Amino acid sequence: MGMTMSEKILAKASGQAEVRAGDIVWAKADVALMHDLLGPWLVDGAFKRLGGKLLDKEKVVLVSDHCTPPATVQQANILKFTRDWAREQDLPYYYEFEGPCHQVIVEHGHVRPGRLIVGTDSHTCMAGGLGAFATGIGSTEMVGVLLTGEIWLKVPKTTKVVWDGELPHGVYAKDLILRTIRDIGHAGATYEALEFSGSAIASLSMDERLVLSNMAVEAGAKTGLIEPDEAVAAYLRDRDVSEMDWMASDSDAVYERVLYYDASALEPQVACPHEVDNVHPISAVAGKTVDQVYLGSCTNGRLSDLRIAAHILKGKKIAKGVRCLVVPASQSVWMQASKEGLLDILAEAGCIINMPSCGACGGFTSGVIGAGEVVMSSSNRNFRGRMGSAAGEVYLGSPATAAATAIEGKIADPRSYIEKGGEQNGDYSRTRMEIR
Ligand SMILES: CC(C)[C@H](C(=O)O)[C@@H](O)C(=O)O
Ligand code: SF4
Repeated sequence: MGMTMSEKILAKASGQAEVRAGDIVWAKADVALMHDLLGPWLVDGAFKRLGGKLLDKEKVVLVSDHCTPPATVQQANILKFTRDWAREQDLPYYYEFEGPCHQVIVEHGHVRPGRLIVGTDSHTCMAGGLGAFATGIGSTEMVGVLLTGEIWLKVPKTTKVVWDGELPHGVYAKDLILRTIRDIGHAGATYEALEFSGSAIASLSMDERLVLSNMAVEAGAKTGLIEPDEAVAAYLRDRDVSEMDWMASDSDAVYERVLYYDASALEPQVACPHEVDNVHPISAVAGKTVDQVYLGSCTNGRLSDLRIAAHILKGKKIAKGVRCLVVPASQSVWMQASKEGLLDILAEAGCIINMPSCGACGGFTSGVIGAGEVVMSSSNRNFRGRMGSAAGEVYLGSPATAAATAIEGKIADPRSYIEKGGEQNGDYSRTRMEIR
């Protein structure tokens, strides 16, 4: 009987030839990720009481992203504490003001196929887009990982999600994952691994694969993985990483269930307040007036997202009365977007470009919403109060849907905008997209 990717990675991490779903294992983490809000600030007390000695600082990655730039004195204090801790522990990998931690660790080559990555943030699962087993853990659990390098985990069952066929024009990974979560439900995959496969998945760019794994936790999943391929190897080679442990599920691996979808039949999807599984096709929600559009986050603030938005907004103006916040997912995304002229296009359309941060996404710093305000967001969560007031409403959609919504001031179907844009090769949705 074969093993799934998750089983193989956890077998390796726990030094065993074979593990099965349901087994409890003690596994060695390859990366221990923390951020400012749920990192040293919370961890330090217990860490020091238990000896305060990092087992292996090379495995610790610390990112200040949630309190950046600080909007309150308390956030500034957390940020200072985090920076001081990085210095005190002599951490080789401390990043601040670079963007949300999940994007930063991918860009800096910490995420590799076959690795076990644990982090004090629920979207740590994003790293599974490169074939790692990555999962969010509590800050208390992190104390154990820092001191011993190990963590106990129950090997999850796996639900395989197969998307075959070609995504239609104007339909993206975000639409695909929202549709999947609608079916599975926001707690329907609790403590499972989601394994995404099929021809539609294989044709996705790295930027888009990360959207799927990022949102696995929105179905309750422990992790979300995609089998690594040449696209992953090329992405890592660009970051001078050659060491990779390829793990793929065996053909006779045992799955809890397998869901099959036809990508070619998909239309843009929108998650309505206040749950990520409250998903409807764009046709059912188009026309809803919005106050703010948020294009950013570790889910959908990457280069391909900004390219799509710039393509749609080029030469146009956002609707009067709408704020459109654009937040590149990292400093390097910002720089590349700037080189390509994307930020100028977006600013000329009336967008406000914020620095890479979690600030607006989680209602932490700049970009919070007031009572009665409605947002179209490219991020991953629309819980009540997520972006500020509990009396506000957050809708989730793709970056293209966000950009079209900014133009109309109402939730809008992006497909007509992309067609009107004068496409050259019929494919603005994938890696080949060029906007200039
Ligand atoms: C702050 C933290 C609790 C949180 C998470 O763990 O996901 C945040 O990053 C989010 O996206 O809601
Ligand atoms: S989901 Fe938002 S708040 Fe959470 S890590 Fe990503 S960007 Fe930050």
